Amino acid sequence: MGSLLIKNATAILPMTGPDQILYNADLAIEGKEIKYVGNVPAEFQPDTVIDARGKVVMPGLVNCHNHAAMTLLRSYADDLPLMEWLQKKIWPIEAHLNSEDVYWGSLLACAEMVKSGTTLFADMYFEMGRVAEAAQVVGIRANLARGMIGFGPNAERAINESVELVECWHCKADGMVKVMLGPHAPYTCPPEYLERVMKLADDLKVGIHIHLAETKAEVEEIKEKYGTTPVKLMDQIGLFKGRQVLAAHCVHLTDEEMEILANHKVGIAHNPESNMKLASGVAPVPRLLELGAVVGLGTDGPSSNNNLDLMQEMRSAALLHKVFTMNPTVLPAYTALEMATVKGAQALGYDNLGQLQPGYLADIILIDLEKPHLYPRHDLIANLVYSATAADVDTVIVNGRVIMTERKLLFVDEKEVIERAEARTKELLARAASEK
Ligand SMILES: CSC[C@H]1O[C@@H](n2cnc3c(O)ncnc32)[C@H](O)[C@@H]1O
Ligand SMILES: [Zn+2]
Repeated sequence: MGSLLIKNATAILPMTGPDQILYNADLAIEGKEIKYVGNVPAEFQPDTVIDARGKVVMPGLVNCHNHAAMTLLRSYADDLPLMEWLQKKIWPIEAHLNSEDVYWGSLLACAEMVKSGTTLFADMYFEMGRVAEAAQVVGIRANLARGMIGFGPNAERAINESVELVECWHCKADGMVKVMLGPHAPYTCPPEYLERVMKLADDLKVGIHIHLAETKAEVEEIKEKYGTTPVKLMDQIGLFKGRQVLAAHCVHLTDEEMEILANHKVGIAHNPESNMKLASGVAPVPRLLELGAVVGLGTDGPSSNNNLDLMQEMRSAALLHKVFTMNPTVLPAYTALEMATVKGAQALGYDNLGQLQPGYLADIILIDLEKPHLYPRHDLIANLVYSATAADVDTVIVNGRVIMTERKLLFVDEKEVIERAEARTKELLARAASEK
């Protein structure tokens, strides 16, 4: 394992507190971990040196909820509510997806994510071994769950494939891939199925990734079927007890439910842009944060967002909650950055990621500040959240390895990925038309 010195950074933002910014500082990496932050002793002899003059060095961004291969379905179905979008458009075409489609769609997603500063993503989809391969090729860290629908012909298959995914990939690829179980949602997974999934998660010692309380329609359906709300139903069956749970959306919550999620330290993936686009609602994030809940940021899939850009998602989160509460002090810029880094890492169960500290995993991005829209610099944090864009991400390091430099992906041919993903999309549509 090599060593790397990032020197002369205009600023280092360790994400250990809003006032903790180091100016004209250095950072050293040895192997996959951060060794020094701020001052690096003269005896440290790096294999590689990166000059970060004019750049800010900060933790890589964490995308807490995605369906990466849905890049192939970007702009395929828009401007619909969730259930109509899923039932009439998405599920019918997903029935024709094959493993090659998922591989190239995921490669395209990984390229897009790295180019916008993401170093770790949580994904729930099908053919997840192929998603792991794509992540490994690009060099991005991944937290993967095989999506499980708990009724119909594929319910058993989803369980078997989840076990296989854990056996093949959990903590593999130099620790860069982790696996969770992925029961899709309370409205697609009845309690008896969820109880099997919980037992399996405990036997395999992995966490659970689920969609939860996304729409009013979901809450009404669950109330009608089970006489209680989705979060309370999950609490009653013991989902949150003694295991890592990542719950995507959590839009429609009562005060009591917010306390349940906060007290159990459930990782909440807030997806403001998907929630806006599908008109699902506005998650009560400011109140959840007041209660101490662990809230990270996600894009959701590229077919409901329609991009995988966490720089935009940070800005959207900060702006949405200000206008929704009619209070500009709500969700300040630093809080949005925390959700995209350290809180996101915690939501996925990492306690050594998302901050720049000695001993932490070296997932780091360099943002080029020498741009007209990033001057003047009254407030670096405000500039990063309100003014910076994906195109300002210059260098990306994951697990101590540089995977993008000067915006060039080092381990994948971007043009080939675009061409192959486009070809898979055309084939998918043709296959769907002929199999009708
Ligand atoms: C069973 S694999 C995952 C499954 O989830 C679908 N999906 C994509 N976005 C959403 C969303 O916002 N809510 C619920 N389900 C969603 C995806 O198309 C796959 O079928
Ligand atoms: Zn989703």
